[in-house]
Amino acid sequence: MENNCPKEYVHYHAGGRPGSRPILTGKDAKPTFEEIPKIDMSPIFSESLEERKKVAAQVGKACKEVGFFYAVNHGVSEETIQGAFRAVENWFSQPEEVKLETNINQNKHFRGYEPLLSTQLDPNTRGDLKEAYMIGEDPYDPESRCPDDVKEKIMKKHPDLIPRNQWPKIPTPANQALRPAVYGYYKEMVDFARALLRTFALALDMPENHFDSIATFPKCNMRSLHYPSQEFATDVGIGAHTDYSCFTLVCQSTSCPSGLQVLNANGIWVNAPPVERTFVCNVGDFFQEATAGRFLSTVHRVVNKTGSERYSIPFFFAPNMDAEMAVVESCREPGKEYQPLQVGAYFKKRIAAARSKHPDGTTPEKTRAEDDGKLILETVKQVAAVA
Ligand SMILES: O=C(O)CCC(=O)C(=O)O
Ligand SMILES: [Fe+2]
Repeated sequence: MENNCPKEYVHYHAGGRPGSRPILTGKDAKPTFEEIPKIDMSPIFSESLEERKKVAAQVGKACKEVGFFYAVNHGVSEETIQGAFRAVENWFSQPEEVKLETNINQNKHFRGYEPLLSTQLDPNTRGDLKEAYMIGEDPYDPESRCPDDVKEKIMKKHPDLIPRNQWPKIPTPANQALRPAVYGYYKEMVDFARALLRTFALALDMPENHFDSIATFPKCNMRSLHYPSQEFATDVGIGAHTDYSCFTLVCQSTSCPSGLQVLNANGIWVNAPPVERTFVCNVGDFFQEATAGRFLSTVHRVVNKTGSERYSIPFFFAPNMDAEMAVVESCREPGKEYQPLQVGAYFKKRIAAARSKHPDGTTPEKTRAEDDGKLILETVKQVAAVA
């Protein structure tokens, strides 16, 4: 009798938990994607609702079938993007002790510098071969453009939840160039992401402004990343994972020919190389939950065996910290009950599960996290830094 058991599996972390997928080939292979679709986004800025709906239909199809697409003609200025990459590359080239002024472990909300190998998504590796610098929404930074009423509300109601960025203060030229360049890019990304949120609403057959009220001061994390070329066969830039935010927009520097890979249903890694003047957009776990699984949060990883240094800037978007988001009506099954998602509580739980080292300096043996009512125990260095 023929043995149909697949021999090989791909291992990953999805939704904060370890998982695996069999590699299916030949007659066992299922229909699945083999490339990442490219979508011309320029119609999202069109005056015509019909045009906006057409592009939303393409976005909806990609989110349902792949969970990833390239956003072409996104409208974010090339000059701003190149300025951000230049500043980030110069900043990473500084000595470690200069970068460690903003050590991520001294910040409650994990903003700042994360050294090489300090996270480990794949336990079979020596750690993720990348270093990172993270910023996000900070109502005290004027560049963050926090509306006055929101600022007053969050300062009164949630003072302990207010995230603060860590900007370098040592007056090196690279330190001084970082903030204006990175914030210039961040601001344009917030605007594009808000426009995209309206496209997602249309893609889900909801009114275009459906999500507007929960994105007045969205929770955004932007992580500048540097991946040296891998030295060992077992190295990985960032191990296989899903993102936990609503959606991610990744800008990849074209200086490195490849790196990002997306896992299809047959356990095959599909390349998502840099394509000039595009972002790679992917659905995160939060959006997958909010759409009751209609939109897919797809596993991906970064492998850099090119011999070149790789740089990328993922921008992770989520609704306001104090928002509550009901499961989108058009995605619900009749008669089934759905709990609304509390943005603040959701992220607190995911960040707690994902971080091995707490800002108070302790490194617990195990990190415990409540997930969907089940207590999961995860070995500390296993799950990491994915926003
Ligand atoms: O560097 C990239 O292209 C993607 C990084 C990524 O997947 C992440 O930071 O979650
Ligand atoms: Fe990711």
